[in-house]
Amino acid sequence: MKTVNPTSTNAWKALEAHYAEMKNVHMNELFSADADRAEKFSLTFEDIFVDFSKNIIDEKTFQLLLDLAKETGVAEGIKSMFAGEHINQTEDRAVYHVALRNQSNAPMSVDGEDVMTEVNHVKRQMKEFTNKVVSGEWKGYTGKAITDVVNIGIGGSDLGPYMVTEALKPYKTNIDIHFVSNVDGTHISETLKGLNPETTLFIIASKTFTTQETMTNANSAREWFLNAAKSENHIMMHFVALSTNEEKVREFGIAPENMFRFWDWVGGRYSLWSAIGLSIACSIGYDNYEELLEGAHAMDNHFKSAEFGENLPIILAVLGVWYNNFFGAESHALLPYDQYMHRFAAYFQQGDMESNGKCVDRAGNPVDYQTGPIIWGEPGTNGQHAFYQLIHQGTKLIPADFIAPAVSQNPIGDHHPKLLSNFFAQTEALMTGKSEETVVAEFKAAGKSDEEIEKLKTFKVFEGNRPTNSILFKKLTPFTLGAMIAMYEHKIFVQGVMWNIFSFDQWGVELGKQLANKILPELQNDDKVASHDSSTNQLINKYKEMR
Ligand SMILES: O=P(O)(O)OC[C@H]1O[C@@H](O)[C@H](O)[C@@H](O)[C@@H]1O
Repeated sequence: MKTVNPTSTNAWKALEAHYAEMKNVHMNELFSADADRAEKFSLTFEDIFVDFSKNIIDEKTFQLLLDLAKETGVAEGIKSMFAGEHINQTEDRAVYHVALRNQSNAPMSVDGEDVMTEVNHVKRQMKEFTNKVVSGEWKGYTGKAITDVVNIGIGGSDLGPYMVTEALKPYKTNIDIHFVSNVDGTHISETLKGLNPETTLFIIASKTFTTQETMTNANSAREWFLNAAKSENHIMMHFVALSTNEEKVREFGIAPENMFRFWDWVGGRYSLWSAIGLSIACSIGYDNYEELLEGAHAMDNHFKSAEFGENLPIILAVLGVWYNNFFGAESHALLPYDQYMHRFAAYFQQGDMESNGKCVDRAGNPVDYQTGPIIWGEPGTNGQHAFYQLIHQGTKLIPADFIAPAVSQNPIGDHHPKLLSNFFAQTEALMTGKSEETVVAEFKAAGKSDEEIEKLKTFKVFEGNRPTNSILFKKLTPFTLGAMIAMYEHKIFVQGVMWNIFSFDQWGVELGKQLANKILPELQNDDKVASHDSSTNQLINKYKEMR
């Protein structure tokens, strides 16, 4: 992939000049000036409708942003990814999660070798296993069917499956699914309470099979199981592994036939499409898991082929760049108006921040512009009663994606119209705001005195002009969810290309791990430590005193 400093492009320079024109423009003016604006800045993909008209852009902005994507090599980047090139250069790996959901089965190769045979082999293995577990054919050591599956993993080996199984609960099979990620003993202890070793199956999900948290939890699960089952021969009925590391899986005592493989070209945070999705398949059934892949595949095809101006991931990406690099926005909120999507923002915190939280460009030089934003969010309407104050009236610009289904999976009473009325009202309020004149008129109508009005009016003014994307979809089906996840994945990729950074490594997580490995033995005795800085020494010694 070519290395282009985005700030050196013509489009960037033009955008800087254009920003000076746009920074004081109010979206209200843009809407008044163009009756077709909403339609012009909206797109439909399958059952997903995206309205991005409530952004501080005009046609020129949009064009310049797309030009920036072109000049920074987004088209070449997309080609390189789909061609299986080693675009994860610092780890010398391809980035090929798109092959995992290549439902068309057209050949896809890495290093000259078609990967589809292996991909399909593992998928068949997953299907067979899932069907056996769900149907009750897979038996535990006392001959009973499995009722509970516990996925033990962290980061990419947890967040995706957890988010998806929560989002797709209406499709749940008879299997109850649990997730253990934190090395805090509370997580596994609380999860195992109430589970029966005879009917519980553990999925140990770890790309490397060396991750401290996962291996610690896996060993505790093994101990808990053996405490009841007594014989190690029973492990094979209750433990399976999802990994790229066959040797470590064997060392742990999991039989090769109980291992579901994936490959180094699957990034951890892009791995729910691989064997890491086994917990999803057990939770929603294999056919629904395939539907999830179908949705992602459809989005891949759209991403590969749609013109930049009609390409959802590219549009979301360039809008993000506009606020991040020109307006100085530091964060981006994901606000699903769907309780089932309550882990969506948490999932994309890893997806986005681990991918684009980088300060060195692809040539190895420090960047002198902003890269990945802080991603955060909670489901609506809870967020409204918590942090929306700051979005409406704070000093920070927070672009936000509002995401909601038109059809609820739980259509009781008027809950859903109420939920969606909030979605529509919030995006409207964030854009239009409330002028001083309106505030004064409202006060007058309520009979307030001039003195009172003078005292209070500024507090009640809303500037508005807060940008939002509205993502409205028909229903939260596996297909639609798959498409939306892929849409955001590709958005992140496009932004990484535009910022000229490597989005598929994560060296920033290593230092803390290294130091923790050094500190752990120091915690295993009562000696005072003096080998760190004075604050760290003090904390460790305090801990030893307090424990
Ligand atoms: O699947 P593994 O190898 O246990 O790794 C889990 C996680 O480990 C973290 O250290 C990485 O930052 C994540 O990207 C990764 O998903």
